[in-house]
Amino acid sequence: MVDLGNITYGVDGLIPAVVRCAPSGDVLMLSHLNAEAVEQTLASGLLYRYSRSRKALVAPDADAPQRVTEMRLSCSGDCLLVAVEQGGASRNCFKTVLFQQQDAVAEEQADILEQVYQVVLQRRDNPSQKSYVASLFAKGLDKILGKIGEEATETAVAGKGGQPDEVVYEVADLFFHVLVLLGYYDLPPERIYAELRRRFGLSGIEEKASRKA
Ligand SMILES: N=c1c2ncn([C@@H]3O[C@H](COP(=O)(O)OP(=O)(O)OP(=O)(O)O)[C@@H](O)[C@H]3O)c2ncn1[C@@H]1O[C@H](COP(=O)(O)O)[C@@H](O)[C@H]1O
Repeated sequence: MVDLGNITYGVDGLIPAVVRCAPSGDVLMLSHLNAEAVEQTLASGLLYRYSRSRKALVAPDADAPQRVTEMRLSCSGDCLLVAVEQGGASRNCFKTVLFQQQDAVAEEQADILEQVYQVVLQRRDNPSQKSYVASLFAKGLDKILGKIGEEATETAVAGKGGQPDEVVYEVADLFFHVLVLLGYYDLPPERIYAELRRRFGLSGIEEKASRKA
């Protein structure tokens, strides 16, 4: 779950933990754990935390322990993400929810890239005279790359222009042509999402420095 050696505790000896309900994904609370709480949690599979007001370790509630199904450490090592299931009588019934699960909304918004990508593949594999995408594939890779360069330049010009709507329009053009390039190489958007997730929390300056080492 978590490599203890990679945890960076704050000056107060604590690490913040975002606690989510495993079944629903809802964010339940922001907890803090000290080293003992982390160790007890990993050893027992039940969530131990540290109370900053009481300045003491808080053991799981015997009647309603929170069973940890997943515990992840941010790339920077200074934040935990903990997924829990409610045990005991009030199983899966939490009293407080900080944030309702927003993933469904996020997925719906992100999904348009996947949807356009699927149309791109369809046009690539079933070309028609009426299809702009098919016309790009017919002209070949250099044409697709040229459009990306063109749209990137237009995005930069829009960025300079001070008109947010123009930026949106040009970035949409750029994203679309990038999707055509991804289609050329059979690379679904998920491959890009995965790479961004891999980099998430990794400082760009640190990452660059590590390349030289
Ligand atoms: N999202 C887009 C999209 N965004 C921009 N464009 C087109 O990209 C082109 C870029 O604009 P330009 O002014 O640079 O075009 P242009 O000067 O005609 O281009 P070139 O002559 O330089 O190649 C325009 O023709 C836009 O209509 C798009 N074309 C298609 N899509 C999506 O792709 C799907 C399939 O499209 P078709 O293949 O045309 O059916 C559509 O349903 C949409 O979802």
